[in-house]
Amino acid sequence: MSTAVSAPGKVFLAGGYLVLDRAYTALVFGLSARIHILVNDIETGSGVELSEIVVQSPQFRDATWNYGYHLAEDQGGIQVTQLQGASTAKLSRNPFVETALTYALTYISTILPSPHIKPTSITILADNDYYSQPANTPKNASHQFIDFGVRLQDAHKTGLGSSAALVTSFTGALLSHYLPESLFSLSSDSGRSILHNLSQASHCAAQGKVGSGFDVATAVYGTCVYRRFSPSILSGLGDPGSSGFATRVKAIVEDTDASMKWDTEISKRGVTIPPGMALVMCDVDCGSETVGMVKQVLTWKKADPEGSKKLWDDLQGCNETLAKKLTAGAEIGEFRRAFGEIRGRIREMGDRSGVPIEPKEQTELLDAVTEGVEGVAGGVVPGAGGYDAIVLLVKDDKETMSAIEEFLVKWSKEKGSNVKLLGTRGELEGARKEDMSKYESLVK
Ligand SMILES: Nc1ncnc2c1ncn2[C@@H]1O[C@H](COP(=O)(O)OP(=O)(O)OP(=O)(O)O)[C@@H](O)[C@H]1O
Ligand SMILES: C[C@@](O)(CCOP(=O)(O)O)CC(=O)O
Repeated sequence: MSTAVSAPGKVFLAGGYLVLDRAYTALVFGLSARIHILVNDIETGSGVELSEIVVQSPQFRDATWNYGYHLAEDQGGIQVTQLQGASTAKLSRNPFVETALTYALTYISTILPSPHIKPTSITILADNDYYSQPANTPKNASHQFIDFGVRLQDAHKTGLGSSAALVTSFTGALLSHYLPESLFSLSSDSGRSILHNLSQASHCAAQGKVGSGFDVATAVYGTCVYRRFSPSILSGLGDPGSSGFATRVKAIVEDTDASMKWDTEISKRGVTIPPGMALVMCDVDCGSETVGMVKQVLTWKKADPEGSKKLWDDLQGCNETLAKKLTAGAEIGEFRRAFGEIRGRIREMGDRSGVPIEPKEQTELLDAVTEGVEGVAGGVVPGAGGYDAIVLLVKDDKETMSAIEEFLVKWSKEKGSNVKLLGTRGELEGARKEDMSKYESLVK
């Protein structure tokens, strides 16, 4: 038996920082760049009992992780131990895979008796756009999953939220593989809610902090207006293996604890990509320290509660205006104005907090591409901002795309920078089951 599930990466169009506070919402978009997970049963000879799950990420070197698993006593859930496997290389850990595996098997074990957790082999395939491609990649390499030829930790990420897409698709694939469709289906509301709650729990555990969760929500639901959950929901889970861990995971995932109800709000109808338009991203290939930026913005917010509230309320209003224009449709000029209003306030937040959210270089680039290319309806520096990327709303036609590419080549030459249009596009759909046959030529 085999199962394939994919989940999208994200681009955070509006509401960065504000989303940390439940008083505000964010406009988050799913991307065509997905992470795909394939799960295959491992056939064992009769009488052979194997409790092993092998995970590999074949686009990278030294990227096979072998795990043994067993049921811990006292409702402690499934505990996972990394094994040496066939390779003699030093064990490299993958905390996101290990945690997602532990949490998903723990939840599954509360539904299926553990002897039914059969050994499997799991393959991770990431769309090429998650990483800056090696310089020697032929321009016309149309292969969806290229071999990056380096170890994961040496690959240069483009910031599309690989860990959230990975944890979500991995969790969705395990649930779909091990549970009967009557108990878990990715296409039902209850299935998506189970996937969301479980993936948020394991992603936070792997990250070692409870973030806003916008990236996992986007991986599950795709493009939406997002209001975060109260962090306290995930604060009492405890460690895998600890007494009662499985019972607590089940209650969180199925949302049965009346004193700890999930309060995430997802509105799929509140935002969209207008017909005839596309959301595209440019990789600026520089990199910013997001964690430090978030800390500093929050320090400013605390030091100036009144001023920051006024600015955030204004910004929320501008973000809502943009969402309305996206759903109702608008002229290019109206979009340009809406983006302009947002960007002005973002720069003000940057000035007041001393954080380069929309740095001077990005202001110049965004202004120049909006003024210089007719089909560009505006753009922003996504998420936490900084130097990594920009996102643009553009007319979805060949002339506009070629004009943007030409513009970026000229810009990069003039500025001595390296700004490139990524192949990925905004997309509406979230996690989904895939047809296994489309990977057949790729998996041995
Ligand atoms: N293709 C992959 N194969 C295996 N593990 C992966 C893969 N992609 C991501 N991961 C896991 O996710 C981790 C990267 O997560 P991290 O949070 O640092 O980045 P990210 O989610 O891509 O960040 P950003 O939000 O900036 O895009 C890797 O160290 C690895 O554990
Ligand atoms: C600044 C923040 O609101 C968004 C960070 O977005 P990104 O990881 O830069 O896409 C922080 C968060 O929500 O985790």
